[in-house]
Amino acid sequence: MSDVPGVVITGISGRMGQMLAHTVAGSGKARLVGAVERAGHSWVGQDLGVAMGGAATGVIVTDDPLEAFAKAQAVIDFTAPAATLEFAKLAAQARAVHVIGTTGFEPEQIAALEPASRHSVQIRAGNMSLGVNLLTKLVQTVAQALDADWDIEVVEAHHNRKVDAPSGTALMLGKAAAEGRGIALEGHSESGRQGITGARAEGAIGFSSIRGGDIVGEHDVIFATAGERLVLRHIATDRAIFARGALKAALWGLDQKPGQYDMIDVLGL
Ligand SMILES: NC(=O)c1ccc[n+]([C@@H]2O[C@H](COP(=O)([O-])OP(=O)(O)OC[C@H]3O[C@@H](n4cnc5c(N)ncnc54)[C@H](O)[C@@H]3O)[C@@H](O)[C@H]2O)c1
Ligand SMILES: O=C(O)C1=N[C@H](C(=O)O)CCC1
Repeated sequence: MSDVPGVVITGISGRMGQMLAHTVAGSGKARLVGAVERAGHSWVGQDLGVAMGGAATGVIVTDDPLEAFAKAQAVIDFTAPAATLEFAKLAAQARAVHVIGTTGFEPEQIAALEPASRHSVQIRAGNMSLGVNLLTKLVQTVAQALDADWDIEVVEAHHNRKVDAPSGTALMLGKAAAEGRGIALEGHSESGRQGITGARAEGAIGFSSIRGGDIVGEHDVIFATAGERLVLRHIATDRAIFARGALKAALWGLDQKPGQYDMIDVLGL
């Protein structure tokens, strides 16, 4: 019996699911005890290693999340909003740490995650990388220092399979800018401009999304005023940065009380 914590990965066949499987296996800090995919997926019932094109691992991909979660200390979940809402309840039942990387939630879905966090540690962030979480701090500081005549625009670019916009990261950065400026992002954001939009509202935080090819994730926060412009940029070139952050969060969560946390808490920023 190994003394490192057992982790379950949901959405195992996905881009992040597979990256997480490699990250956990190579970490020496946790062991993979379960791998979950949606019912009907061709990987369900197969050995994970074989499904990923390698040697057998002894972990059989399942579509029964509760059975998998019951064997684990932590669940790492990069799937889709509806699935994550279900997994939150099951992680709470299993008293497992729930690391949520999923993005694209509606505000009411975010609110619906809270009851589960009374029984489990829930760590959610639209971006689990160290660089982006540091960037949110910089954005907040810069926004605080500048008056509302500095327009703030967040421009993000991702691969052509991404289904949500603006990205979770862009929303994190926009929220940090709003906090720095002392306003709520809700009611002060502009996105999807097209046609005769009228002039930009002073004090608004704008969002633009680019989708193409295999872009892992790029974010610019532009502060623009008459005569000058300041641009803060993060470029992700490898999904491993998100997986490493998620594993760090899972391990950190083992020592926390039930509740809702983010990567700023995990990283102590
Ligand atoms: N927070 C971060 O750092 C970060 C980083 C990368 C991606 N993401 C987010 O993670 C999510 C997944 O991204 P991806 O690129 O891996 O997507 P993907 O489409 O490659 O993978 C998602 C996987 O989830 C599976 N899934 C969906 N519903 C399920 C269910 N009910 N049960 C089990 N599995 C289910 C799908 O079958 C798929 O394999 C997205 O929301 C993305 O924005 C977040
Ligand atoms: O590939 C994705 O999808 C990503 N999603 C997160 C987001 O929405 O910001 C993080 C970057 C990659």
